[in-house]
Amino acid sequence: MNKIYNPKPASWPEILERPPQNLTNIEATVSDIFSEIKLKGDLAVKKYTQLFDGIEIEKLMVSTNELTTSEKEITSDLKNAINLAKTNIEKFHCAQKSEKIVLETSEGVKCWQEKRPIQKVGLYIPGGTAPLFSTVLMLAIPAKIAGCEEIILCTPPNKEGKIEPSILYAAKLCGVTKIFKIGGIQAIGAMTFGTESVPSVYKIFGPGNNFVTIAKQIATKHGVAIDMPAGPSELLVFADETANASFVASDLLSQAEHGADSQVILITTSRRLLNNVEKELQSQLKVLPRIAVASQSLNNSKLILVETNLMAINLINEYAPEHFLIVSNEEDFFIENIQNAGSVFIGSYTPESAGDYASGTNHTLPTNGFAKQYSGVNLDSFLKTMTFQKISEKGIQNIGSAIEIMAEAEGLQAHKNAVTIRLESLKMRENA
Ligand SMILES: NC(=O)c1ccc[n+]([C@@H]2O[C@H](COP(=O)([O-])OP(=O)(O)OC[C@H]3O[C@@H](n4cnc5c(N)ncnc54)[C@H](O)[C@@H]3O)[C@@H](O)[C@H]2O)c1
Ligand SMILES: N[C@H](CO)Cc1c[nH]c[nH+]1
Ligand SMILES: [Zn+2]
Repeated sequence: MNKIYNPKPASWPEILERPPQNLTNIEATVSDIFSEIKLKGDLAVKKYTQLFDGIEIEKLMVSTNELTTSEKEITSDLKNAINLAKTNIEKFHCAQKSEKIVLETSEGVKCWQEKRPIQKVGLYIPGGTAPLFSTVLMLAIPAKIAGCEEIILCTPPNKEGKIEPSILYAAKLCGVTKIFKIGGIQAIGAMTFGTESVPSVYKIFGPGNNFVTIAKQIATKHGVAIDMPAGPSELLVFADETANASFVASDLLSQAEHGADSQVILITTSRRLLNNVEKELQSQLKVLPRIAVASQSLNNSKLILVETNLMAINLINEYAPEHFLIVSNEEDFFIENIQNAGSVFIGSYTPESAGDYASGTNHTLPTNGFAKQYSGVNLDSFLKTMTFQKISEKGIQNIGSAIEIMAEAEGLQAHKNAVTIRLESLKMRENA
């Protein structure tokens, strides 16, 4: 792991760089695959599933029989754990419902704002290196609460052409309408254009590798909305001398094990803590089943010593981590001053894994610095806000002449006329 001591601001951009990613040709590959899916539908989807996932799939949609079997294939302990997580995620996302806003802006001019669900949504569940059934909960639960009518799900098949039972169980439990054995670029293409088997959707959600993330970005050029660019997982921990080094190391490793391209960072004001975390990382890493992935990720990662909390928070806001964990006896300073982070975890007993699974917050979050301008998935991600207005005779008399003057100043006579014609008719009625 790279150790950096008291970096000068001029070196920050280099220090805070994300791991280099080989993105060459991905855009061109996505465009080619998209064109083929648009033209040939299921046939193209099956061709690329064979190519990238190494499996020939006859029926892309998961059958009712497969769904029923999945229920028998998972333990009751796992079912109970999923139920606890579901309850907390539901509670937190239900609490995000907001009231309709109704206002009389001028006498007789009533304006209001209401939310409506996005009718057709597509959820992408990563399945390459680990079957992330927890992501099903994070996406399908708010989609259901929002009232989305069609909730479809795509996830890559394994080498036997099957989907992990836990993904199927969670999908059924959360009310997903159709599930497809499709991963990567071909999944995003199918949900964008629609095929014989897969309905097209209005918005695509979910994390994934670079192929998925770039395909989602290109899907937006074809009229589909996306949640956000959610790529390789990241964690930044700020910890001071009061932190427990073994806890901090366990948190860093929890995100390092996601992928070789994940990045974890410790920023600290304590040299002793930095050295202890480094030792702990080595000993905890040795016994991890995903040691190969986690150690590659640690090569991208950094332990940074800074002189002050102020310097730390400036660095953190510049980096804009997906997850930010604060372990400090001055936690309020960091809570008040954090501007850019996907989700914030506070204190020694708040491991990042809690948010990944069961505390109730959403784990689909902006990575790669996008926390500067994007929010993580939440209930509003599945809703559109619509405005309404109703103007009475009195109302149009109150604001009509302002509209006429403004329309005239913009040179838009027809806009002005739409008001004038009404004001004149009211005047004629009054004079009759
Ligand atoms: N930011 C978040 O909220 C969040 C949450 C969970 C996971 N993640 C991230 O999601 C990612 C999951 O990645 P994954 O790979 O395990 O699963 P994935 O499902 O995203 O990708 C697997 C698919 O990639 C495609 N693919 C593989 N090699 C290809 C190639 N050479 N050309 C074209 N397509 C190819 C295949 O079709 C395969 O089905 C990880 O990076 C993880 O960190 C992020
Ligand atoms: N940490 C991931 C988001 O970056 C989400 C996840 C799913 N399962 C475990 N972790
Ligand atoms: Zn995780």
